[in-house]
Amino acid sequence: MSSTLHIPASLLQDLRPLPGFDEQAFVAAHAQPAPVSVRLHPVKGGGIYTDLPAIPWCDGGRYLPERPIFTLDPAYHAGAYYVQEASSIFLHHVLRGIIGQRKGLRVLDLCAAPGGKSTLIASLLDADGLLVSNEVIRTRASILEENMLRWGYMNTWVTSNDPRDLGRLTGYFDIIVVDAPCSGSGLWRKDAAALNEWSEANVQLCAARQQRILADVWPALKTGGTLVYATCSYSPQEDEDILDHLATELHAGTLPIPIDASWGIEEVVSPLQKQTGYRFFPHRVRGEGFFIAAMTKNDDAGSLKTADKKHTPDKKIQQMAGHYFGNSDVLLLPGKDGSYNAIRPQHHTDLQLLQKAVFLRRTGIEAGMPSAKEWLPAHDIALSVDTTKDIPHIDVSKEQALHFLKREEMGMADVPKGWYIVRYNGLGLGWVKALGNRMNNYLPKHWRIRMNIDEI
Ligand SMILES: C[S@@+](CC[C@H](N)C(=O)[O-])C[C@H]1O[C@@H](n2cnc3c(N)ncnc32)[C@H](O)[C@@H]1O
Repeated sequence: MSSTLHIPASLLQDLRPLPGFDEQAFVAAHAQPAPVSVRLHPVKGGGIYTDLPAIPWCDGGRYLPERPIFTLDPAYHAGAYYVQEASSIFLHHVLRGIIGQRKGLRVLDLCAAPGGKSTLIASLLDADGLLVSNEVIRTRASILEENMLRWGYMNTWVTSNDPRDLGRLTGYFDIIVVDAPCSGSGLWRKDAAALNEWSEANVQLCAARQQRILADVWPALKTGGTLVYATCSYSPQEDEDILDHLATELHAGTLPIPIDASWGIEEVVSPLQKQTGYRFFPHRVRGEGFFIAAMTKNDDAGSLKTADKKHTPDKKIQQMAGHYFGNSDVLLLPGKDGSYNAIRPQHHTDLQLLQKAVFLRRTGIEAGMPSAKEWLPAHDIALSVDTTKDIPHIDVSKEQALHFLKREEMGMADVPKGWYIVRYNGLGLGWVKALGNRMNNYLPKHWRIRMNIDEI
């Protein structure tokens, strides 16, 4: 149970005029713990948390009665769900409306780490679509990369660039999501320490940075394309005022998002340009503070010219690793340190175009590399949803799965020699190589769980 948080008076003053704001209820909500919620993976998440209450704006969203130790759940490590705050999962509802049946969209998640929104977006795109998940801070980009690997889609790539670099991709993206760095007041129930860092001056700094980020990336959005802007701040300076700025400076116009009155989400209008946004207050919704709006680009964006230099696939490599993908539509391209990455052939032009403008950290699924005797499969293959189900595997119990995840002996005898994916409840966790008398564990060292598992 959280103790009451002392909400700064100047923030309360800013919030008083807003529709749906009830000071007493808002303060009281801050004495309650934040609800725990997850979003299920549409392919891997079947059968998990089925009996739990759904989050009304996302069919795969679930409220949990309390916070379990996720580290001790092998399904979590397999990417069966993403632990995500319920209000922010509203992006699913927003994008489902915008994407509809459209195929082959190019989507940018500009401020993507640790990957909550990116894993959500990945679940909504078809195989022709492409998601570029960007995170400017390198250390955070590696966490993003790990989470995207775990989610397992070939058409989600990771970049680590300043928004200005992505802005060079003139008129390339159909949708850009900016989940902006903000003053973070909406998350105080989850992170009380952040309250001590809050100040009016920081709100102003954040607002200026948000305007800069949006202006920098704006050229990359197509004419008629959609910008989705979100923050976890309550401050109107970072929310409604930014919509005014987008309408005034960049001539964008908001798209209405249909909402159900029972959800408790507040539709708000910006003071100057009357642009529509959606606010989440913790006394009205079962979730944290959040703000979101979708805006259309009306100006002429121009577009990039792309000359596709045809790539002749390396037949030997395609033969050695193509079978992991059922030999279906996949292009294996040289990556880092002798390894190969699998991408969809239809994304080869995108690769050439992106390579010119940004630093690509991850393109598709890492497939592994050839050695003198055999193909050494990469960890990604075990977690991907784009690989074939026919890869040799070993099904393990929860206890064995946890030993595997600790890189310990699983206590399995008589496994014929060869490479196997270790599976828990049908979900891949990583690779082992059986050598007759022992097994080598190929879980990457930094994925190893360090927690004591003796008490499970
Ligand atoms: C609210 S968080 C993103 C959360 C993420 N979208 C998710 O759902 O998991 C904002 C992100 O913006 C990044 N960021 C910070 N400064 C930035 C800047 N100047 N330009 C772009 N991104 C920035 C932060 O490192 C952080 O990862």
